[in-house]
Amino acid sequence: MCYGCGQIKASANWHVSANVAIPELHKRNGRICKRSMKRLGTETFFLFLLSAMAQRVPVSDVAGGSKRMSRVRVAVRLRPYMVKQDEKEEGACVKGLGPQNLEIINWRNSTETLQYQFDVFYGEQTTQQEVFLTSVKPILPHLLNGQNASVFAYGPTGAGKTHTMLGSQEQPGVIPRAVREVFQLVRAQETEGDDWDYTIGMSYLEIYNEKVLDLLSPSTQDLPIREDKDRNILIPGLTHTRLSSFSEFHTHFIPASLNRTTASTKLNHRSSRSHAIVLIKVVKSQRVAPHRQQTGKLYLVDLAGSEDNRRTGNQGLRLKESGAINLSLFTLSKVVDSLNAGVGRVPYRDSKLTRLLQDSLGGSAHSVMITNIAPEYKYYFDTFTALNFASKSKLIVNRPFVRETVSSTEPGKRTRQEKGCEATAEPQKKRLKERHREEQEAAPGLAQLLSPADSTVLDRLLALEKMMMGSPERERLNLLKTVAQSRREIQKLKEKQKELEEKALVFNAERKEQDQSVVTHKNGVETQKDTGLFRTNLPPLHRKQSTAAKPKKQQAVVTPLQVSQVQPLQQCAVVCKPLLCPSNKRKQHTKVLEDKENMGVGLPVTDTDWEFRLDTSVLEKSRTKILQVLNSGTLKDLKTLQLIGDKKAKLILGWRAVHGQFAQLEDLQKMEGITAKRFSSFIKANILSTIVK
Ligand SMILES: Nc1ncnc2c1ncn2[C@@H]1O[C@H](COP(=O)(O)OP(=O)(O)OP(=O)(O)O)[C@@H](O)[C@H]1O
Repeated sequence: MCYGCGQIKASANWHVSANVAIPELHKRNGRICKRSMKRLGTETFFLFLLSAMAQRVPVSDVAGGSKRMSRVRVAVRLRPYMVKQDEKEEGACVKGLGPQNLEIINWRNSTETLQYQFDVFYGEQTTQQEVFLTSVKPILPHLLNGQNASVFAYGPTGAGKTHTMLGSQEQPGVIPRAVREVFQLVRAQETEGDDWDYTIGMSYLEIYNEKVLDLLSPSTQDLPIREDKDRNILIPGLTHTRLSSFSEFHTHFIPASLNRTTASTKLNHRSSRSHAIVLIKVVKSQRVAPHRQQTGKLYLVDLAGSEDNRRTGNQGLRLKESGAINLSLFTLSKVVDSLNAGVGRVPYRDSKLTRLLQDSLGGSAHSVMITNIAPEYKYYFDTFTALNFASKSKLIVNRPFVRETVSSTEPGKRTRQEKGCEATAEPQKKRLKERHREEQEAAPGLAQLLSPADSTVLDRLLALEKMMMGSPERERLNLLKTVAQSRREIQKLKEKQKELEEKALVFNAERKEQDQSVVTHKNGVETQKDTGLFRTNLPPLHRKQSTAAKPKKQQAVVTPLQVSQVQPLQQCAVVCKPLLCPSNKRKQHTKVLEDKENMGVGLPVTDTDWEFRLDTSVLEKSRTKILQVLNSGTLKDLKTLQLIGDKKAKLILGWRAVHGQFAQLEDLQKMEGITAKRFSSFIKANILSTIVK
């Protein structure tokens, strides 16, 4: 029976998770039963979706079914474990399970793992040769048939993208191997003696701070990106060098690679600060009429790594670069979401990177994505994000087609495509601008979606998960609004609490002064030490009885109590303390007053002090009441608790569904995102508020 809606299991249209904490859920039209969300609570539901994402078996390669479709092939490569990257000696958090599978610790519950399946998984021992032979070589022959192909390395900074794509002299990576293979394929065709001529050329560019820069003819000029009427992406002004041999490629490629912007960060001493794209163009021209011409392009892309600036230690220019890198990678993620959701408008134009990769994702290229990951724990969240991105990318289907023109010109003369697209781009300018504007309006910026640097890990993950799940834009915005609303509420409550504490402080100080003046007026022999402190701790009734002050003076003392009635902390301190243990409490109170005076305003000496000033029975009663709400409250009830907004309330419901009731209030700290500090604020705010009630 479906856990969400109670429907009886009938067909295969079900999701059964391997995760024991996740019940069976019913699926309708490929979507998971909506009621599950309500029943499971947000946390478990997310867990469920992640496990669904992680364990989804890839659909059979559509390329086999239809010649016109080719699914993006996704490989994951795990870099060898590096001791120097693991200062805390925590070991690895990722483990390979087989040629296609791997698992990673579940951040929500360290006793569980999340398992993923990809087209191929390359373990730490995999050689450059193996990666090339199994993932890249098979797509290269398409280039000679006028089709496009692309290989791109994705992953967090320091995970091995440049190693995979560029490699080193001893271990050359995908780029040199692929170019050599293209030359070999062409040579093989030429020796077969077909009636085609082949030319091979290269361009090399980097996208640095959202600028397209030519690496073969370095300059600071930002090159424009254009699209012709056949949706070919072109970059007018970009150097295109004709190559006659592989060694010629080398002579251009090596010095140009040194032009690429790299810098040292905390996570990688030679970190790529830009996305680098090598473009190899194979033009195949028929020698005889009708002089057909086919053009195949190979994009070899080494993406810059996603960066968490709290760990990279980036500042100044590095921070700006990082912002541009993260923004373009975020747009890449949005593009993948849109493609998976099948929405008409895909935001390719939101970044230069996606604009250039337009053909590789949802376009006409045969694409391979190599996701590089690092095993060390400090990369955990980056790895988790990269795996989810890879997981959703494997659902993208491209539609390769042959780019062929029948040229009226003799072979060897340049076609319009080879010359660039200035002529064709102009009429489309207006349309493109409009589309660009529409897309920008529809899509929220990174700043809106990703929490700022001070956001909690939980917020960040929830936001990421939401993005990973390819949710529609509106749903995503709603979540963000809810999160923003909860933050505002928490902020307001904090301010209110602070304000009340300030008032109480002023009140105490005033009353102390007044007490002194009352006593002095009544009995000039009594010292300040004997009377002031003790009297300050007495409830108004005691004071009235014991001092028998004149009505005028009494009024002066009693009036501020109107303040203390709305200030439970101070009211309780006044009522309970002298009755419990006068001498100790007196010392404590002196300290509180001194500290408050020193600080001017604010909290008591420590955040736990307030508890000692309450009567134990009152404290216990309040705690029981809060525990009751936590264990049996509905979403609405939970939201009546202080510092619990919609999101936290849902997390609590999720927790209850998985783990049962909270044995004690302290168990709240077992939930993700509830730190000891947050817990103590929660307890304080709620106990005080139950006392007021
Ligand atoms: N498969 C591997 N085998 C051996 N060493 C590797 C492997 N992958 C990566 N490395 C090493 O790890 C370090 C970081 O790798 P690399 O510079 O390729 O990361 P990156 O993902 O390109 O980082 P960034 O995004 O910051 O440029 C390098 O010293 C590299 O030699």
